Amino acid sequence: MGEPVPGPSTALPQVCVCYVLREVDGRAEVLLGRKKHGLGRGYYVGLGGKLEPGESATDAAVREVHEESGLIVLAGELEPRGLLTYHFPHREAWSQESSVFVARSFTGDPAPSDELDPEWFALDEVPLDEMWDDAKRWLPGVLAGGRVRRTFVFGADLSSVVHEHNHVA
Ligand SMILES: CNc1ncnc2c1ncn2[C@@H]1O[C@H](COP(=O)(O)OP(=O)(O)OP(=O)(O)O)[C@@H](O)[C@H]1O
Repeated sequence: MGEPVPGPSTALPQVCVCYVLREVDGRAEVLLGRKKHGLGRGYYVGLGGKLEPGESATDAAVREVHEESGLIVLAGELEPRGLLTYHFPHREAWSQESSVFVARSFTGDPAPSDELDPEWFALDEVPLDEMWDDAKRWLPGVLAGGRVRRTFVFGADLSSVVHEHNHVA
């Protein structure tokens, strides 16, 4: 039996993720944390979450970075890096679309929150094997300065990518 195919142009719930970067001794690091609750619990993730009604992805990223780490980033300084579509045909409630941002400037020191305990990782030490399965396929490129527009379809195990496709810009 084939994988169920996602329906046409469904309006998916919108979420955001923001990779905060810093430089230490000329070496770039990214702020990640192991998610404590909810979707993706146990995986390392960037800071982010659901958009509130009427909220832009940029404003949501600013808010989520603050809620999850205490850091302050400015909307005008966030770099939009693309959009990821996640389909879970076996658990439609998990399907969502994530706007991706990078922040290279911030104020404050990261502090633990209810959502995660933030930790800095050198870009060549990002724990890709402890992240959602899609991350290894696009995150290194985004952290190296790239953009992404890709769809990932997850299988019946709700954790493995079974299809992916790029979108024409
Ligand atoms: C399926 N493959 C995936 N790969 C990489 N990252 C994924 C992801 N699926 C979701 N994400 C991230 O997870 C956050 C939303 O999580 P989500 O739990 O819905 O949001 P939020 O934390 O606001 O909600 P709760 O407070 O837990 O209800 C958001 O940053 C989003 O980019």
